[in-house]
Amino acid sequence: MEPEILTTQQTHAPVKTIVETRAVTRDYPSGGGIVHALRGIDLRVLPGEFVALRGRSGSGKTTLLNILIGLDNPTSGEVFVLDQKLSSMSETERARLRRESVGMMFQNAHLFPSLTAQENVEIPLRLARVPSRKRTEMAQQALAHVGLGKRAHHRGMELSGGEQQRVALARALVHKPRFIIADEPTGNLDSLTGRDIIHLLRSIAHEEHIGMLIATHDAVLYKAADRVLNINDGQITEEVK
Ligand SMILES: Nc1ncnc2c1ncn2[C@@H]1O[C@H](COP(=O)(O)OP(=O)(O)OP(=O)(O)O)[C@@H](O)[C@H]1O
Repeated sequence: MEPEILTTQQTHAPVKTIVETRAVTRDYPSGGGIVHALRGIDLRVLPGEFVALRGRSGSGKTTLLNILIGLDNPTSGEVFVLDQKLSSMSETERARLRRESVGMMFQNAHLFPSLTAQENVEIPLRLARVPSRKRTEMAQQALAHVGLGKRAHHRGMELSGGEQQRVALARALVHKPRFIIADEPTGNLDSLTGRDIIHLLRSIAHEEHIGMLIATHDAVLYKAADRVLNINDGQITEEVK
């Protein structure tokens, strides 16, 4: 049977926006008071846009990213992912949307060190019960896409930091997501390797019409981004480039 991941409308139907928020707030109760972590966020990422999110520690980045992928709920306001209103979806539907349409990257590649690059990339496909032959083919394609076709059988622990982050990118891309969210993907890399990853992310966003939102402190990434959003004390302003 064809796996669900390859057959849904959700994965392939054209969409107007990858992610959109309307007047999103998030309050946390804290020490008898309330922290207003997000204070009326309106943002939009379109297909193929490579957008940087810049903000100091405590500005609300993690809170926002979690809300955008439906791992947390806003206190008020609405979030739409691929034109679908998250608040109208069940937990199961949100989990499916994440599994099928969202790819994630972090500061650390989080590879299994004793598994090969290929095996690491196959993990999301295993979770989606993609049959073995198809899994191998999709993982090989994703690794080739990030320039690591020849490293497929190297174990995580045998790869450099930049190669590990490329494997993490291949793993984020392997199920052909529409939306990639990344939190400091170049934070642990030297500047040259970081630059490579940034240009790779950017060209993939543009070529494959994937919307990318990258939380970062990396000035090279601000330069490469189509747009830079500044988040400060739970509010967003767009930088004029
Ligand atoms: N579970 C929570 N309970 C109470 N306050 C919280 C909670 N999570 C976050 N906050 C507060 O909300 C604000 C935003 O936090 P958030 O983690 O989103 O910031 P950030 O920009 O991701 O910071 P960093 O870059 O350090 O990860 C901060 O003032 C933080 O202390």
